Amino acid sequence: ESVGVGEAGGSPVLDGYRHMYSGKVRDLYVPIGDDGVEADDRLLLVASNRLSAYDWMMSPEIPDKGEVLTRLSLWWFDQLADLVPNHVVSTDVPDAVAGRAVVVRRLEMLKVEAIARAYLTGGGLEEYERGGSVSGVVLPEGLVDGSRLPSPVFTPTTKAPVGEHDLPMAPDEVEAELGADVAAEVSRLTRAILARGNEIAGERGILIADTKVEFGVAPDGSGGLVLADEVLTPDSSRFWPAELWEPGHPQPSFDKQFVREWLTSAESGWSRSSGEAPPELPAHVVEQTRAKYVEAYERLTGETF
Ligand SMILES: CCOC(=O)Cn1cc(-c2ncnc(N)c2C#N)cn1
Repeated sequence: ESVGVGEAGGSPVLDGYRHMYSGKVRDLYVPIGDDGVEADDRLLLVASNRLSAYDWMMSPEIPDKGEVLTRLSLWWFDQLADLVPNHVVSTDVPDAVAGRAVVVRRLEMLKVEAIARAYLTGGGLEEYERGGSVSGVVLPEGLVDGSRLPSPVFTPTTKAPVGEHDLPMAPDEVEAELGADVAAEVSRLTRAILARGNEIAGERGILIADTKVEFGVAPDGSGGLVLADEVLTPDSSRFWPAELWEPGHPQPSFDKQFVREWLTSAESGWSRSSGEAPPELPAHVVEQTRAKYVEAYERLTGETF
């Protein structure tokens, strides 16, 4: 199988697949049949070992990160199968991406980032501090960074073009984009997915503060919403260690705290405000970070990585 990796850490060249799209940490490919014809009903979703923090791509990569998060996402799709169908077709993937790639059903993706928040932080907290509500939902007074919300709140955003920031969508904008019924169903499902995620994760010492999921529909319009992309991973969600939860200040990240603390320490010689790319992560930070991804997987699934 002729396989090479493009520029170091880039997207691998996969024999029998055409590279279609690169996200920060994942890539999409189109399968090409033996007759040279591209499949129109399937895609290959590949998770890299790249880590993004502070809006920068870290170097070096985190060994096994792609495989750990792919297996975690597959496990969540299974846990959620009673709630919503998903796009997973098979894990019969090229050797070069074994364990970190999934063949998925090709869908028409909704143009809404379906985000739900169970705890208030980041952009949601900033919006709340400005006006006491988030995405049109009035919240109790006196909430602070890390406060648990009475129940998960749907806080959708646009899918901004590469390099631009996703923008909050008001309920009427979501309805204009999706129609009232689909908008209501996307909101219901996104909140139910996060609630289920926290029921399971909470028993294993992990709080999922918020999550982004993506839905699609079958191209022929048959059937309803299908859960796509990845689900309830530390890349699509904020994972917090439950035992350190303390509202009133930024919570430590379950998986990115070692990277953040090293990058903001004097030892790194980097300052976020410099606008310069951060330095290479030292080996101990890479290994500690890998261990946190493995720990999250093993705690949640009960399986050994
Ligand atoms: C680089 C990874 O891709 C994305 O980040 C977002 N994205 C998903 C699709 C998609 N398109 C059709 N069918 C699907 N099943 C999917 C999925 N998942 C396109 N971009």
